[in-house]
Amino acid sequence: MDYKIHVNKLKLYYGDALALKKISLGAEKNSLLALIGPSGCGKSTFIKTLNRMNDLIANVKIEGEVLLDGVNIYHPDTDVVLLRKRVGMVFQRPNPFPMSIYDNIAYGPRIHGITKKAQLDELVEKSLKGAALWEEVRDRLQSSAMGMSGGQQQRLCIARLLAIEPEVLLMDEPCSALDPISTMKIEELLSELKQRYTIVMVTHNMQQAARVSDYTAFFLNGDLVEHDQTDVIFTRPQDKRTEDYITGRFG
Ligand SMILES: Nc1ncnc2c1ncn2[C@@H]1O[C@H](COP(=O)(O)OP(=O)(O)OP(=O)(O)O)[C@@H](O)[C@H]1O
Repeated sequence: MDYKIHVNKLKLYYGDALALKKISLGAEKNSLLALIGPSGCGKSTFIKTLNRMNDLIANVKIEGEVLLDGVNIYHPDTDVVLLRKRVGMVFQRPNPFPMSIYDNIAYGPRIHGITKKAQLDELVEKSLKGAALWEEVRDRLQSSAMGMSGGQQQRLCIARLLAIEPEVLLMDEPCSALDPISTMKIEELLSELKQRYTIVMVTHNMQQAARVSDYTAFFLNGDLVEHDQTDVIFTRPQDKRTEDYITGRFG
């Protein structure tokens, strides 16, 4: 299989508590992998290991490997800033910067040294189109992002990520703060984006996992119970615990 990300025997401790128990899991290139499981099973912890967001937490110890294109991101020589450019993240709640729509998108490219207006204009348009937001905001690029709806703000955050030309998109419950229509728009967007990016997404919504993902991984108590094509997980899971979870018998 052509894995963009390959996690190999990954363990993560918060102090003495083992939160991820030797997880091995791959994310195929240009596909969407959904992470499901009950609250506290380690989904957020896992997704954050994929661009080393846990490095920011004291007392975290990590063993094992996370290979991005075959190279371990936990190698001491890793440039973490570059890693987070290649593997970007969208959070549960949209978190636009308190500045204009335009400046939200141009922020990352400017940091990475792009200053020419024509080049920035082009990137802003391309990113907003990529996040299916261009038509809604093209006439008010200089307005504050804080005046947008929650769903628009979340697509803005996705556009902001696309502007720095990542390879992998990590999404931690990107629709949990959104209404059903905004959720539908994000799901449509994800279906498009996964043609070009590798996406790993945490979701509590099993219908959502079934609708948009190609692969699903079921976590329980820090363990990976089962990982397979989404239709297999939802129609003929191999493990009784997966079946119990997806049929709502626990969790
Ligand atoms: N910063 C932290 N320090 C100590 N323990 C933590 C920390 N973050 C998470 N944990 C613990 O690690 C375990 C996994 O938590 P995590 O947030 O990854 O689960 P989750 O599956 O994403 O849950 P939810 O669906 O509720 O967001 C939990 O027992 C949690 O209490």
